Amino acid sequence: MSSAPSSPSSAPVIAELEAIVGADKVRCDEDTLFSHGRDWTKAWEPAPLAVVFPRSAEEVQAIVKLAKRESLAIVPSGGRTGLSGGAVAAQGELVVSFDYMNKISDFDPIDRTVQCQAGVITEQLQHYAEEQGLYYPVDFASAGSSQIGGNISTNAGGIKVLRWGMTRDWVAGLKVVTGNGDLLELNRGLLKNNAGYDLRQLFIGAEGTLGLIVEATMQLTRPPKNLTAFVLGVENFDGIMNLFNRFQAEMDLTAFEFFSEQALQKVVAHSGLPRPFESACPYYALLEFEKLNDEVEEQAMALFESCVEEGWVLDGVMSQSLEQLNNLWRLREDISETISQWTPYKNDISTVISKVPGFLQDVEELVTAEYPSFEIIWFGHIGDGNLHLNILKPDDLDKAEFFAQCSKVSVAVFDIVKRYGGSVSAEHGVGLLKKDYLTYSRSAEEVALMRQVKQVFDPAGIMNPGKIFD
Ligand SMILES: O=C(O)CC[C@@H](O)C(=O)O
Ligand SMILES: [Zn+2]
Repeated sequence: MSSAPSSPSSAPVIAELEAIVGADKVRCDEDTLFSHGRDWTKAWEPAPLAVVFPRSAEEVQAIVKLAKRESLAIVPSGGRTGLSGGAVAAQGELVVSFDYMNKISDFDPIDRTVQCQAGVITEQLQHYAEEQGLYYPVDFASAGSSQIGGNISTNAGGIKVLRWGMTRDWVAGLKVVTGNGDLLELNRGLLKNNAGYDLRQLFIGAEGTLGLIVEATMQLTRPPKNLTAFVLGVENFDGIMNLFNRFQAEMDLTAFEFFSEQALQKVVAHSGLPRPFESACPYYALLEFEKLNDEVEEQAMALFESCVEEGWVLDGVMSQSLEQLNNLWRLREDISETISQWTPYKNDISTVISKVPGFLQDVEELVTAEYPSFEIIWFGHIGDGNLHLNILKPDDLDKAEFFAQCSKVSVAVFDIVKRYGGSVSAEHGVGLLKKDYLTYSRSAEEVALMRQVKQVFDPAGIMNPGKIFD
């Protein structure tokens, strides 16, 4: 463990921070610096100057103004569940944590909107929506720890994007503090607002590089009815895509995910969950839909049978209860946490759905040839064209050497991504992990414009510097 305890020269800044938020809301102890100086990527050693815990937008403004005056870099910190190093503070930065800004207020049943401070936990919002008879649809395995501010800053996706979209689609308004310390109120919950540029959108997915999100107006919707899932065993990637096209043409799916037998074996061993059915298949698809009535169920069964007849599906199971539904989902959702013990090298790549079959084939051929001795775990949101390709570190290989070898192959993977007009980061953001590869997905002109946008909102360059681009 390494940390950068505050030096005598930083003492006046710490004292000023204490004057803003109170002495108990500024921490320089090793444990807090370590826990709040990084996210779920474990590749960087955290070394922040201090961690500050504001309780209001005004306190955040005062912190930013102080940081600007002192040319002190700020790293925003939410639930720290990110996978691209967006919340890593490894260079003596000031970490601004939203742990104490976690209030939900001002629910409006007519607009179906609710105000959330940036530190509201995703699950807290989901439960709040349920209590109002409504639904917050953005969901992922880290919903118990991730915070709304972080979700918005990374435009988090998850397992229901196919039907309900990404976090961006649920942000009706934002309060942000820019790199100048100004508080902006963007869009104010309006459904229609064409009065000029929609600056709100710039802050969504900006990974804290333009300013700090302090509050959001989140849109809620009607809850889905009787969600039901199939897990279907499939021979190969072509089978998965045929299955997807057949179901998607006839039904409104709420999710379409996939994972490999290797992923399943690891989750089953780790969790003790039962396998979905006895036979082992190379891949599995998880399809979810609203079983609104018997007719929908019959339609789903008929589609399943037609896919078996086509030879696309080898075996399958349909959930008959909420408990079964949750257990089937865990087979997919527990993968990331389960494989984290192997220090995986992560890829989060995408292309448009129509190009997925060729894309998959090219990526698979490449990684099978390039990683002959590494274990490859395939899973992801295949219905969104988004694949998570995780390469597991062999126990006897040094971490740095492993990452160096994977980085070399990544360049070839990203060449394929570029050829398919895809993204090097479909949903995890760029952070520190993917910034060297940004140009595989974005043109030089686009990156130049991004830099200019940053300059406008953050002229002193203090907002999460070094993330997305240098
Ligand atoms: O760990 C990963 O590679 C993906 C994590 C997450 O986005 C998921 O879909 O489970
Ligand atoms: Zn994912």
